[in-house]
Amino acid sequence: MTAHLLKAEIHCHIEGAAPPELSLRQAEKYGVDASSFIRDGGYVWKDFAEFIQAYDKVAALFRTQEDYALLTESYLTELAAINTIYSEIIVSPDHGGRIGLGADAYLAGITDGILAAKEKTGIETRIIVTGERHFGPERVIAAAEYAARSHNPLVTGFNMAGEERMGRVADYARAFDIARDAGLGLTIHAGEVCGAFSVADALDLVRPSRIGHGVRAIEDEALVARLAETGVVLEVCPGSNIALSVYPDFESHPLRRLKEAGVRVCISSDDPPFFHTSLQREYEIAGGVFGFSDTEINAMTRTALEAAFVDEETRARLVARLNAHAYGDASA
Ligand SMILES: Nc1ncnc2[nH]cnc12
Ligand SMILES: [Zn+2]
Repeated sequence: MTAHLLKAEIHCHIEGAAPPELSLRQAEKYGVDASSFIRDGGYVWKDFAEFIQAYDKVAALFRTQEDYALLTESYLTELAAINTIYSEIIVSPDHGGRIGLGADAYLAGITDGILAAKEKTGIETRIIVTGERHFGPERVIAAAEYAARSHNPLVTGFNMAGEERMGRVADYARAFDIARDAGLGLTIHAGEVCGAFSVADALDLVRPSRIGHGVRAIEDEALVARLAETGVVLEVCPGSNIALSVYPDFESHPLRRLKEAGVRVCISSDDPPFFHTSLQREYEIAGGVFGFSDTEINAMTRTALEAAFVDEETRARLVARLNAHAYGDASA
C-alpha cells in the first residue's frame, strides 16, 4: 500500500490528464463527434501513432481559458487527494494555438487552474512548455521562443514530446539552445519509441538534466553507465510504457535494472486516463509489481524533487516535507 506516501510527479501532459467523461462533455459542448477516439467511456487508439492522433483530438476539445482552468484544477485536486505535494505539468502552446485560443489564453487558463488548486490544497506546481516533435522543428523552436519570453514565473522548463520517430534530435537542438539561454530547465522525450541512440543524441545535443522515459537506454550498457555517472534523471512512466507496448509486461520493464545500475529514476503517469492509470496506480505498481520498499519509493520521490525545475528555497521546503513524512525527522 502506497496511499500514505507523499508523492511527486514531474511528467504529466495536461491534455493527457483529461478524464474521458470530461472530454465527452467538452465534445457535446462544442458539437464535436468524438466517437472515433472516445468509446465506451475510454480513449481509443491502437499504437503509438494513433495515440498521438487521439491526444491531439482530445486537446482540440478544450477551447477556452476556462476549459483549461477546469481541466488543470481538477487534475491537481485529484493529485493532492493522493498526497502529491509537487507536480510539473507539460503544456504545449501549439495546442492552444491550433484551436484558435492562442498560447497566452491557453497558458493563462492553466495558470488559473494551478493557482486555484494551490489555494485549495497547497499543491505546488510548475509548468514545462513543450514543443511537439511531429509539428516540425519550426514549431518546436517557436515553442521554445514562447517559453523563453514568458514572464509567467510558473514556467520553469522546456521539453519536446510527440512522435519520436520524426527527424533526429539535431533538427530540434536549436530550440533547446534558446530554452537553455533563457535559464529554463531542460528535459526531452527520448528512448521511448526509439532505442538507445535517441537517448545518446539527447545527451549529446540537448544536455538535459532529465529525460522523459529514457528507458530504452537499457539497450546500451555504456549508455546506462553514462546516465549513472552524469546523474541525468529518467522520468519513468511504467504504465504508459506497457500501454504503448514499449514493453510487453512489467516483468520485462527495465525500471529496476536501471535503478540498480545507479541511474537516477523517478515515477510519473504521463497521460493517465489514456493508459488506464493514475499516479496512485504507478506508485502501487512500484511497490506491488516492481517490489520496491517504501524507503526505495521515497528515494524516487526525493529524486523527482531534487530534479524538479523549481527555485532552491521551494526545493528545500518540499524535500524537508518529504523527509519529515518519511522519517519523522522533526528537524526537517
Ligand atoms: N508518451 C508520450 N510520448 C510522446 N509524446 C507524448 N505526448 C503525450 N504523451 C506522450
Ligand atoms: Zn510524456
